[in-house]
Amino acid sequence: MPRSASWHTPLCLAPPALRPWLTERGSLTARLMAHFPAFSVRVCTQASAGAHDDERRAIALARRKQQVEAREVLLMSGQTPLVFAHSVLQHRALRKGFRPIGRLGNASLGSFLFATPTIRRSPLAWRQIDARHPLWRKAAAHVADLPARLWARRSLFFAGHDRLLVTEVFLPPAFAA
Ligand SMILES: C=C(O[C@@H]1C=C(C(=O)O)C=C[C@H]1O)C(=O)O
Repeated sequence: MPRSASWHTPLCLAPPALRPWLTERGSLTARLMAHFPAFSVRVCTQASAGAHDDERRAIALARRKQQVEAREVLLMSGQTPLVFAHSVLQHRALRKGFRPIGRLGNASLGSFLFATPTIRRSPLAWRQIDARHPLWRKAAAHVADLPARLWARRSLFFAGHDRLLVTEVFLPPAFAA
């Protein structure tokens, strides 16, 4: 079974209060800003890194060891973290279709993605993650007292043949998980 199979958890298993967030196909940033007036993007890292096991196929990495560009941010309401977002793309995609990501800084990725009409989004996929998953551990490095299981969603953005995989992990207490 491919590792990405675990990203096909049925949405009906998610808490009802979380479902509108998990299914938002427009900008999550825009939806969060509408609900949390003190919204901000806090960049944790943006650098060359290894891809996770469940990411390589999605971004069509040819080699297991091939490095990717990884951007990790906390979407915040004041001092409260709401979402841990992890985005990966091949370096060649960063030089081509997704070039503006190289100079985003604290601007939201959504502000670029949803302002670019030629960029297309795949369907969303969902799963719960726990401490066995690298994203749970990465979120835990930035956020204290995480519960054992967190809901996450992911989807691909396409700029021509270039791909960007965005995964968003929803953090309590802002979201019941
Ligand atoms: C994809 C979006 O961008 C959000 C902002 C991100 C960032 O700045 O790195 C990353 C993922 C998203 O949570 C969105 O707003 O929907």
